[in-house]
Amino acid sequence: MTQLLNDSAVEQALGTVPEWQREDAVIVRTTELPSFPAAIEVVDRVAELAEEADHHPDIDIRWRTLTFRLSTHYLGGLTERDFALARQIDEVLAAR
Ligand SMILES: C[C@H](O)[C@H](O)[C@H]1CNC2=NC(N)=NC(=O)C2=N1
Repeated sequence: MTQLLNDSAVEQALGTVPEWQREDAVIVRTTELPSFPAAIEVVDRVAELAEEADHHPDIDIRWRTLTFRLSTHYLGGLTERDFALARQIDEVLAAR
């Protein structure tokens, strides 16, 4: 069962995703790709992973810069689902 993480659990989980920052009930990562098509390819792959996980990031696309925001909306805070998808997004970006 998905449960909200307390602050100490969030801090511990943040250690597994060093590229991400916490903003209250959200974790955020911004990254720049070499081109707009490259950015869209990343978004497309993340969309597949999000569908598989039934957990979806908010994605801001500005030319080559992507910003991913993760929070568990139905609980109004951070859960392991957010960090699991964040790790998958990190893998997509690292594989480029
Ligand atoms: C019905 C479906 O499982 C829910 O609406 C899912 C969809 N994707 C989701 N994504 C995120 N980030 N938070 C949610 O609470 C959520 N809920």
